[in-house]
Amino acid sequence: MDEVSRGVFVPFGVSPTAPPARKNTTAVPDGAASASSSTTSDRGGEKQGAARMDRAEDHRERVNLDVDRDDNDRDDRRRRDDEDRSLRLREQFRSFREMASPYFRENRDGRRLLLAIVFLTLANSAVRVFFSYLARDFWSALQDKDADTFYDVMFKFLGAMIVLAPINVAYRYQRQKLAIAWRKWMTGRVLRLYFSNRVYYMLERRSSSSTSTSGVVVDANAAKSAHPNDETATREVDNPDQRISEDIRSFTEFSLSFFLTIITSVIDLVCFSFILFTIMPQLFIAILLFATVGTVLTVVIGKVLIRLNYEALRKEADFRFSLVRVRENSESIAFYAGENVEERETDRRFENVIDNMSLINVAQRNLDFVTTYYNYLTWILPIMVIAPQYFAGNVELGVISQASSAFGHILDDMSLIVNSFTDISQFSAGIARLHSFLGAIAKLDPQRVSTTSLLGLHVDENDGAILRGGERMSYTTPAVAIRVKEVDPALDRLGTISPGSFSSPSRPSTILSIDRLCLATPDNKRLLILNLNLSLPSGKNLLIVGASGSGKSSLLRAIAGLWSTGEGEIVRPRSEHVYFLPQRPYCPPGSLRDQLLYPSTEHTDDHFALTGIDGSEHRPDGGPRPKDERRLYKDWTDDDLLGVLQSVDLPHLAGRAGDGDPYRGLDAVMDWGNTLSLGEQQRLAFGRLVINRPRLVIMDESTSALDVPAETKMYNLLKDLSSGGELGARRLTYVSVGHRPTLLAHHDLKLSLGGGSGFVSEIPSNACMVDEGFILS
Ligand SMILES: Nc1ncnc2c1ncn2[C@@H]1O[C@H](COP(=O)(O)OP(=O)(O)OP(=O)(O)O)[C@@H](O)[C@H]1O
Repeated sequence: MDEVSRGVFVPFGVSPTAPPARKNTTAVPDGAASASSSTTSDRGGEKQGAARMDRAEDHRERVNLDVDRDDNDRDDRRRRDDEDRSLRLREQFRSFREMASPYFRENRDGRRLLLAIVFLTLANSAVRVFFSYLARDFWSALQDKDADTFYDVMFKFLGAMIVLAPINVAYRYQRQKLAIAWRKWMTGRVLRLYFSNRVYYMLERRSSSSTSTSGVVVDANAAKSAHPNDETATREVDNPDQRISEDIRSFTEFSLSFFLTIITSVIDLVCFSFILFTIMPQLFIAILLFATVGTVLTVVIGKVLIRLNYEALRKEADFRFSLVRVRENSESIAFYAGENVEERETDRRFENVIDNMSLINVAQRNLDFVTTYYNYLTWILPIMVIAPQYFAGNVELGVISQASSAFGHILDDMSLIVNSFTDISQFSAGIARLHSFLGAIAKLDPQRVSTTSLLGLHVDENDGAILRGGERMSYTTPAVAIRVKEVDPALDRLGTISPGSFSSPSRPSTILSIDRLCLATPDNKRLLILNLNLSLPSGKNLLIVGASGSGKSSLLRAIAGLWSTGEGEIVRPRSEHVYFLPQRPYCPPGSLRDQLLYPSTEHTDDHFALTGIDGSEHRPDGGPRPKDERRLYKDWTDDDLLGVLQSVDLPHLAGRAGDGDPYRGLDAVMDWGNTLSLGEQQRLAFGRLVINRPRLVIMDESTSALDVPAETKMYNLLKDLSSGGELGARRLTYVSVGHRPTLLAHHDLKLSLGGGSGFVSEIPSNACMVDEGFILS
């Protein structure tokens, strides 16, 4: 049996020490193999260590400090029921098939590679059988002191080794190549599904609104019928980052390894059973009984490891996440002097890890008793059975060697479960985690219906839209939900929407319309807005006011399409023409230039093309990537970008970042979110507006950290864009949420929210705001 394919690879990372595998049976002469047999657990241990190290990857922020223990217990019980189902063997097999088959169904290169590997596996097995005969002749020649036969056998050994080496190397190389290609495809596909239709956002939203430590816990029973946006549509999906980065890798590598192990085992079993049966049928029957008893005992004693390994993955990730969260919120925690709370919470999670590790250790110890006795017995059992025949002179020494080696092979094949139980238990846990993650993604995606396979995706060649059965998918929104209609940006250079969209030439063009909107919180517990109607003409800027908690930001979320619980229709330009500015701008990793350009890109689609396994270029998910609509209207030179910084009152930022050289500063990479003050970040966000040139800007207290002159400057900049002036070739309309009286002067209309209702009024040019109303000054 190939050393890599049996017991060495440790799937799904967290693992106790693997049980001693019987021996390393890489295709070498059998006599030599028995002399140099070694356990694989050491190398398994190394891999486990490496896998644990690998887990020091970053995790995204989730703010969920308070843990309600009662709710957690209830959620835990519910989750366990779910897991029980998903850990059952038949379920496991179905899950495995659903996740493994799409790659080979969709990818011809993958199928070819797999075939080549199966062929090489057969060749490997043939060589092994040949060696078993050579080994027999070798030992018999030694016993008979037959030098001619001895040298003849040695000569054949040398010849066979010349053939064997390339087969072995090619086998390993091709197998790894397939593992890489499969991982690449599967990760690309999952990323595509994860980022489609804001699935990543909905997963996180459930995460932060649930009481789970780092995941989503809701009713799985409701999942089948519920709409994706329904709060009860998913079950636990903790640590999606770990599932994408590690679980997929483990899944593809171990699946391949295990599949080849099974093939090799079956071939071995047939060949060596034949050999052993011809030498001594009693020995063959003894081995059958021995392996059956060993397997049953192992499964009974070790099955608890599957659940514990599942828990280990989750608890390790939770622990690591708590540390990442402290790192990301270090300043806030330091200001609050909240170290004790954080330490307690981190400790609690670490205790969970340790408790689970102790349970695994106990379960592993029990399993080790069985596997260790089992493996010791296999050393003497064949010799004991055959020795009387040898001493009676009925068989030669070479036959003992061959019988013993055949016994070893068969036992290895039949003891697959005994020897790989720890690996298999981790693999099973990983399958359950990955499957539930993909299931949640599918359920949360409004463009996917329940019958769509987990990884199934058909993409329009032209624009990258997701298709099903050749048909363009429409949103499967339920009867009652807020509809966001995105109007095709057939916009002229002055920002009007062309006839036939949602304005007519005779009426002033409308940039945003809201029709009979009723908006509730996602948990459907509070109605925030009732029956709101609004038609915002292009070029008229709107200020939304209202008491704290009245639903101002929620209305913006509904306009963005993030919240859809409620009724009514919102019509707005397509996403690439709308720009949302939150209070705390997001600073992506990268250079100052990246901060300014975000989320547009200077790259063409080719940037995303990756070299395929055959050297050809294709998209990471195997299909064409959707056209990135957010292209820059022109290439921004360094001087242009520095001019933008100047216009948003950040003239020295680039120079500072580049140690005096502003051009170098544009490419300086820093942790911008933690380096710039909030006011600087807000001004930088206005710079992005200049570059991205949206038609509609929606701002949620996005000047809250600026003083009044700076705020005025930013709004003057918007007005310049709004009039299609010097800075903007295309007209822009903006909507702001804010509390400051000074904001009135920068807007034409005011929407007042409160008590569930909202009404629009015109703002007189000489008005100032008092208690979110306004008076004439
Ligand atoms: N994910 C959520 N699930 C349930 N309720 C939520 C959620 N997010 C916000 N809310 C609630 O919805 C209400 C409206 O929130 P929103 O953020 O829109 O208020 P706001 O008017 O913008 O307030 P402020 O002026 O303080 O920013 C609040 O009572 C808030 O607690």
